[in-house]
Amino acid sequence: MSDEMMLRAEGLSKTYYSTDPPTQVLNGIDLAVNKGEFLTIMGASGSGKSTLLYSISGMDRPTGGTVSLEGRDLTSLNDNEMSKVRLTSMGFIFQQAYFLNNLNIRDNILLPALKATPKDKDAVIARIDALMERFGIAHVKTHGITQVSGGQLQRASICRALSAGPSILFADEPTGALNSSMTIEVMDALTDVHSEGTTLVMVTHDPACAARADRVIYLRDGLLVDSRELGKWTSEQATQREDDLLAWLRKNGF
Ligand SMILES: Nc1ncnc2c1ncn2[C@@H]1O[C@H](COP(=O)(O)OP(=O)(O)OP(=O)(O)O)[C@@H](O)[C@H]1O
Repeated sequence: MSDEMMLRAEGLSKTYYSTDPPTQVLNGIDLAVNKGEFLTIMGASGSGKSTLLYSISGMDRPTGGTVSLEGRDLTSLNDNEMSKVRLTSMGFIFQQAYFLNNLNIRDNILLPALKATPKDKDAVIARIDALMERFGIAHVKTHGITQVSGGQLQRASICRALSAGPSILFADEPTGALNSSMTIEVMDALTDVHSEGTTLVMVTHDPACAARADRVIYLRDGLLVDSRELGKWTSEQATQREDDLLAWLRKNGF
């Protein structure tokens, strides 16, 4: 991880005006994520974790404050410009894969990458095949999305998220729908991605997943109330890290 800034949010607020009365969810959040950092966002249900993730990744617009990615102000971009940044510089992983039923696993991964760099078809295909090999799903590339396990599907989501060579990955509860062995499978893949230098911001409820991060921040009622550095991940210290993190979470009333 370098000291160079990847993402910075200043005075970030978000109010949903679709409700009566309006729902104020983020109340002025300052956050900086370094290049190569793995940051996890935790907090009780409804504390604003997903809203924060969506607001810093341009999936949703904050109602106040600014967000910049590699020094570029995202909050001043129009919808087309923001879509382009999302497609070329950001990768997303959700609890559900959101793959198309009528395409096989490989074509589902290829689709957004070809959209991002349409002139580079051969290179894109070679990159996707290498990613599928790396994450152990090359043998299921022609399978339909209902013909693979949940862990394989999430590893395919990781391939899709990495397919356009993003600067930063955002993950919202990527293991939320998986059993414990698939959770380890997917967290091993994400830890691998991070160890190669990719910046990663992840929302999770699971302390074992959060313990893999360099840093955990804790939200309460839309405010960033605490932050804990965990340092470089080593699997040998996994239990100790998780215990320490659990003690910290309890202190925060998790
Ligand atoms: N589109 C929306 N319109 C109105 N209110 C919303 C909207 N999206 C989220 N909220 C409200 O904002 C608050 C925070 O939601 P958010 O999903 O960010 O929390 P969270 O911490 O990610 O919760 P969880 O852990 O349950 O996923 C909740 O009270 C939620 O009801």
